[in-house]
Amino acid sequence: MPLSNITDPAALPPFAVSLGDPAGIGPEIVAKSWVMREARGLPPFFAVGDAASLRAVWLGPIAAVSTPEEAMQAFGSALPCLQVAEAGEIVPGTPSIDGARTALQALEVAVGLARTGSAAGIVTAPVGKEQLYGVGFAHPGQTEFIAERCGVAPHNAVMMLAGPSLKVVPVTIHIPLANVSDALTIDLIRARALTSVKGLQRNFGIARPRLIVAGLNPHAGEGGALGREEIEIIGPAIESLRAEGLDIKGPFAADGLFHSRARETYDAALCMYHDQALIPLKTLHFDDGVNMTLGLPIVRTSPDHGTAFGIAGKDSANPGAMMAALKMAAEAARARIAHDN
Ligand SMILES: NC(=O)C1=CN([C@@H]2O[C@H](COP(=O)(O)OP(=O)(O)OC[C@H]3O[C@@H](n4cnc5c(N)ncnc54)[C@H](O)[C@@H]3O)[C@@H](O)[C@H]2O)C=CC1
Ligand SMILES: NCC(=O)COP(=O)(O)O
Repeated sequence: MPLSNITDPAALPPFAVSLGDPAGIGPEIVAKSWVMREARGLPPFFAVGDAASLRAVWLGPIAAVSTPEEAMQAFGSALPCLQVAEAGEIVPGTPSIDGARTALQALEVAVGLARTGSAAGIVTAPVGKEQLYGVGFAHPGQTEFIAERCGVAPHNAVMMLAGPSLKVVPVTIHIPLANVSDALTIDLIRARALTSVKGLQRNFGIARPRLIVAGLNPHAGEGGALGREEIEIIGPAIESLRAEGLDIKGPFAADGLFHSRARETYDAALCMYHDQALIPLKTLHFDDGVNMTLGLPIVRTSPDHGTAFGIAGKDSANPGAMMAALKMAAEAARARIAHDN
């Protein structure tokens, strides 16, 4: 049943968790999350990927399942795993082409299950982007791939990074810093802001979200002396959105937006480029930060970190962000039911 037809949160199916790169820390943090499922109140979930990547790093019980219904039954006693293409020899910390193909297939299957409503949503473990590009992946990241599979235009799929004390939205995402200025347009900022507002309402139950917008340049351009993007692009975008009734302020100097008193004044900060958004978020919430895609018909979250190939297979990966991603996915699914009914 599609999620939009579910009115009782207790009727939600399990979440599909794509395992990401088999040689990264994805399998380990998913297995550790399963171990912590009761202590942390995690929703039922099942892994989608190569079960061998779990076995390579974990001795716990794994149940091979072929449907989310089977996964729901198995979840209490074993980590359910829906097998996709085998990744060949798995050496934690050493990514391979076969592993990248498996990661991509796992993502594809997980998205399909969420789109049909068989899964309550997807939680994606990290992929190695360089490795994915090597197998012909033509999207900058998982966000854009999932958006395409859901029939959503890339500018309407919004990457939001969220932790308990901060939510940030990078307006431009995976592009070279040198291209940021050219990529910033009034239309793009407007699209990100409008989707952010709807996403905060629908996934977080915030009735009237307060947005704040960072400038691109030092001191937000210093009246044009340090750059004109604030005057010609960011400012006009904010003015037009405010005229439509949004609670949105800026552009402000980015360096003053993230201290604790400033964070109390907004629900989400729109940032002009990837690191402007992710540095404060990861500084505050590396171990419980979540990447959520807004603007999709399905719930999608992910831990805020990457594959951490350097520590894969060493049993030192912290599952905190993965557990936060699972919890946030469940809260978002419940919030959507409340919002839509
Ligand atoms: N959502 C996704 O699929 C993401 C994928 N990536 C990919 O991950 C790969 C590596 O990226 P990096 O920039 O090195 O970032 P990274 O997050 O993988 O690693 C950065 C540092 O944090 C540590 N770390 C990361 N997660 C940890 C955890 N759960 N517990 C303990 N330590 C942890 C790593 O060991 C490393 O020292 C790249 O291929 C990148 O494309 C990066 C970010 C997100
Ligand atoms: N730095 C965030 C990131 O890389 C997440 O990208 P995505 O693969 O979730 O689109």
